[in-house]
Amino acid sequence: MEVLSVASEVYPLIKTGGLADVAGALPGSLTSHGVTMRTLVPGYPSVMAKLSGGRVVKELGDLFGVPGKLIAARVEGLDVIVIDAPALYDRPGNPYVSPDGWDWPDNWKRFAALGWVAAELGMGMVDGYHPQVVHCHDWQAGLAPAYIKYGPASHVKTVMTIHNLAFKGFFGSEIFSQLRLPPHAFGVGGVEYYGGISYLKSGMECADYVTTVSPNYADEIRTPEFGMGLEGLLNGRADTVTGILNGIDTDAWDPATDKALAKTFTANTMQGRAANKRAVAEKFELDGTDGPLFCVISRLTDQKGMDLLLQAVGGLVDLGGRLVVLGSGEGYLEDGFRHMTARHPGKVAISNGYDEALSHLMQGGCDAIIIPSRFEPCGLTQLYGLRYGCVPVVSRIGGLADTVIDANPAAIAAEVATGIVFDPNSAHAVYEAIRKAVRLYSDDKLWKKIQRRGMKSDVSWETSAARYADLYASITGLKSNDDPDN
Ligand SMILES: Nc1ncnc2c1ncn2[C@@H]1O[C@H](COP(=O)(O)OP(=O)(O)O[C@H]2O[C@H](CO)[C@@H](O)[C@H](O)[C@H]2O)[C@@H](O)[C@H]1O
Repeated sequence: MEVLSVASEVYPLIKTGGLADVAGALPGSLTSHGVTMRTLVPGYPSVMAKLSGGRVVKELGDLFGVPGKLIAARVEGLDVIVIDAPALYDRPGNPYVSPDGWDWPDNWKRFAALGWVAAELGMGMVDGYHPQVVHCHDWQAGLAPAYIKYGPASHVKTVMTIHNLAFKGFFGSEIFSQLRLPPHAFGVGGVEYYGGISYLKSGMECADYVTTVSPNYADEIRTPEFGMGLEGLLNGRADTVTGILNGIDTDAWDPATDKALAKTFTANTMQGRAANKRAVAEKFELDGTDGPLFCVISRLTDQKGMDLLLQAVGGLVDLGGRLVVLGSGEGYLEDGFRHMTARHPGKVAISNGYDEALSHLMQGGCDAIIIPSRFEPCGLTQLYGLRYGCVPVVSRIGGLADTVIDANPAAIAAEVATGIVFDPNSAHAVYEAIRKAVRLYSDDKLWKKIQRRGMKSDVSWETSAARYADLYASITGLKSNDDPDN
């Protein structure tokens, strides 16, 4: 079975968030299930820089008014097809915004091109390459199912995966005439959304199957509270919507071998964590290493509940805890954490920006990671936390609720607790969860048991890769190992 994965970011070529981790790990985990997955990704500067020895498989004379070509290559263990179109993708900044933080005004075109190329590849644009499934991730890939639905008859099937329903890829209707879609595609059953165009809704409407990244979030988004206006669509096709839990790349995230750690460790040699805790304290210029050290590794946004945490920081410090924050995002939240740093020097510190290696060190050295999200399709940092003995303190929401078992008396007695899960999601509940963590931490034996259990829990892709393989098999009517060309 050949599957084309379509993603605007894929680790380790380009990453701004969790989507890249998933797009990067899925192909490798599917191999043993008889699925060959190639990934289509735009040729941003960081992608082009890593590309060597690729071969041009198609010249694209007119890619929405600009020239481009498709380069197939094997890079960093991934089979990729890169859209080399400098006029669209050769820009500074991250994939979506300019260095000064504004969305690129032609994002509609940059990601229409991604969807269009994906659809054309699915429909046989390159000789000898005939994927049976085009698997689209998030709004940036959302037009591909529409191009396939409204294109020439074809057998290729489509899956749309929602990693974040909040980002809809919404543009004004004036772009429609340039999208290369027939007039009737601008309708409720197509790309139209509240008078404009939503690339995500388009994918959710036109794909053969819709998935999201945890079972709990798949249920939540069918309700008005979490559906963000798309619950009607999801309920209307409920028998073709499912939640498949994310896993993590257990090779890239392995505390026994991780080069970003000051000292590697396993569930049986957890004393090694102390050296990492010292390294984190040094890096963030904290006073000493006593007491529980909490961390945050996140976009600093309302989604992630960072405003709630800010209100609990004073309490965290009063309880004898310290907090290190790695992330950037909304200005008022960055300012808020900087203000807390000034107020509690040596006890609270923030590193603004993106630092993959530091995120590994923090997971390997901090005692707990706080994730007070308002909604969370799956969440990966709690999975990294489990794997690294950094106990997750999470809101009872989305995939966080699916992956962390709260240390309540029954779970402690049954020896199944792996973290702290709180609700409702309020500043007070965040504070209470921190208080509970501090209390549990003071019982060294119990805390270590919780850490060790987390480290031993299965956060790999194994189970979920099998579910994706089954899904591809069921929508195509093929078994994973079948290749209709042979
Ligand atoms: N400043 C920083 N420096 C270094 N690394 C940083 C960082 N800030 C964040 N990261 C990393 O970026 C990733 C974030 O992944 P998440 O799943 O937590 O959230 P995100 O909202 O991006 O993903 C969306 O897609 C994923 C994948 O499906 C879902 O799990 C999630 O719920 C959904 O919101 C993690 O690998 C984390 O370590």
